[in-house]
Amino acid sequence: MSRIGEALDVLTARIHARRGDDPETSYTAKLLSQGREKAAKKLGEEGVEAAIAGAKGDRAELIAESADVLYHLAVLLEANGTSLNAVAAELDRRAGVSGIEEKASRKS
Ligand SMILES: N=c1c2ncn([C@@H]3O[C@H](COP(=O)(O)OP(=O)(O)OP(=O)(O)O)[C@@H](O)[C@H]3O)c2ncn1[C@@H]1O[C@H](COP(=O)(O)O)[C@@H](O)[C@H]1O
Repeated sequence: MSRIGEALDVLTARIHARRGDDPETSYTAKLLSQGREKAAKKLGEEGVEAAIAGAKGDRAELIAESADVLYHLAVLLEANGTSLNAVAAELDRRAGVSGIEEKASRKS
């Protein structure tokens, strides 16, 4: 498996395992206990921070903020009863079509 695949696999399993754990000892358990709106808000905030870092050209900050985005995205997916595995399947599907075809399929 690729380096990113392995990292996201470990992250996904860890987040899923934290569901129902003590919110005092696990940030993930705390976030999941607060519901999907809170997880969505955090993802939005981290996304903006990553965008600002990228726009500034601050590579180190962009990498750190990107890790936060992926983590909070994985938590939001878990809060919605799904995971990055479903996103991987969608990316695999899109790999078989061009960007132009993908855009056209969304309009129809
Ligand atoms: N990748 C992450 C990760 N990235 C960011 N964060 C946390 O996300 C939080 C974001 O920081 P903020 O200052 O925005 O949030 P905050 O003010 O603490 O919290 P809010 O009150 O806003 O909710 C920080 O507390 C970070 O520690 C993460 N927490 C956990 N993980 C992964 O999840 C695993 C399980 O973590 P726990 O659930 O804490 O055991 C860890 O081993 C990591 O692999």
